[in-house]
Amino acid sequence: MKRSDSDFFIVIGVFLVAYLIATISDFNEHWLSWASAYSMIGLEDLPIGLSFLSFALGWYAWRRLQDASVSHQQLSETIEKLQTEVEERMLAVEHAQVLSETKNEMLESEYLRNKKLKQVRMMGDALAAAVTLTELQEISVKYLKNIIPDHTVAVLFANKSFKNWGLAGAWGKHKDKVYLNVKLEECQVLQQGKAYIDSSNTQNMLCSNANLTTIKSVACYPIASHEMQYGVLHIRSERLTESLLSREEEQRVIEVCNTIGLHFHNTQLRTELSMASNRDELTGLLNRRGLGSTLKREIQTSQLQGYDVTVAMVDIDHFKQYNDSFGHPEGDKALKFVAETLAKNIRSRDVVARYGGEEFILVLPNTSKLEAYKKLKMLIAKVAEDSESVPECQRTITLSVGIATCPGDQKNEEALIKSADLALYAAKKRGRNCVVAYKAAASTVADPAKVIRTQQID
Ligand SMILES: Nc1nc2c(ncn2[C@@H]2O[C@H](COP(=O)(O)OP(=O)(O)OP(=O)(O)O)[C@@H](O)[C@H]2O)c(=O)[nH]1
Repeated sequence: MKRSDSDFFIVIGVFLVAYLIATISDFNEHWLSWASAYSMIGLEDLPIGLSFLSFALGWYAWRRLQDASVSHQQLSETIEKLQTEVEERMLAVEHAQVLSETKNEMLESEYLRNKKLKQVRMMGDALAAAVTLTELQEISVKYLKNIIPDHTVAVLFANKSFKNWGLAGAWGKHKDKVYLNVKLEECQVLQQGKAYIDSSNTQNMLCSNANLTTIKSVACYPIASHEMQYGVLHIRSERLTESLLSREEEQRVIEVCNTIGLHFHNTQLRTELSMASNRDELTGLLNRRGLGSTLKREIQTSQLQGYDVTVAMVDIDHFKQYNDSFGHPEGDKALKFVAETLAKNIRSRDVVARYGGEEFILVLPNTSKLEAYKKLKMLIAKVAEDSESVPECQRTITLSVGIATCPGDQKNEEALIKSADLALYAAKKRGRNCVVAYKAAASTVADPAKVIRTQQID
């Protein structure tokens, strides 16, 4: 209803109420008596005038009151509106804050995620460049530390025989409580070749790394490839938690472990291949190819350290006759016997190689010519003596040996071997079963054996 309409009804209502009151209270009578009283003093119109005035004043007051109530209402509405607006704005600010915090959190987690992905890529490159299994272990530990920095983690790798998995690195709050070794029989990951995640029952586990009273949750992942278990990644927590890693983190860890496993597999294959190509099949000793790099390295080291390295060329005497008499298989057995006897009776840093046929080479670092001479005489005697009693040998086996020393006789590996060969030739000429040392002058004369013979050390 419009305001003018309500005013109209209010006026009519007031009039009716006034009329009713006037009727009930005999107002007419009073009015007539007031009118006659005032007419006596010449103011007969005053009551009616006053009535109109009071009515007008009443009307005016009523209107003001109404106006005031309307303004009050409008003011309340405006205040309410403003309050709503303020509340809405505050909500908007709060929302914006939450959004900005979420955005910051997202940016931070995105930054960390990218950082970890970068580490994964860098680890892949470093692993690809590694040559040995030891290098692979070191690289894996270094990068895994950056990829899983927020937990207690231990990385264990297999030893050569794949019987023990030893600790290669550990980090995090409880790293000191990690056991150094894990055996196949106590590790479900190694046995089954798949991840093991436990957040409740670790105290009943076989693994000594997990059944500590303080450990409540573990997550272990295999580092494997082609069914070979190269290592275990062990993550632990003192908290009982559904999952130590988020789904994304776990996926990343599994991929990283697979990558490390693959590199271990490739490197192991490479090592085996290179070992095979450097080894003599019959005796298991280094072959001529394997000897080349070893001798070169030993000569370089001896030059740096300033000591002698002596090379001995060893040849079985009358081996053709041995083969002819007892057959090639028996000849093989005798070759193996000589190889084993030589290998067993030298120092760990000495090297013995099969140079070809019935010829062997010994590399003796930090050994003078005289020391080598004595050593080789002892070896000849040992082979001869043992060959008389072992079933692998059909008769006494004697050896002839030529020795040459670096840097006294020669300074590079080829020349050194050639000199030892010349000395061996002299030993054969001398009647076999003996050691002859090379003398520099021998290589320049027609019959070096004659010169060398005069230089033999007896
Ligand atoms: N059973 C066997 N014999 C081999 C092997 N490699 C080389 N031989 C033999 O070794 C013999 C070497 O003979 P020679 O070079 O004539 O020398 P030798 O008979 O030992 O005579 P000297 O060296 O002068 O004492 C040959 O009969 C080869 O067949 C091998 O792997 N197994």
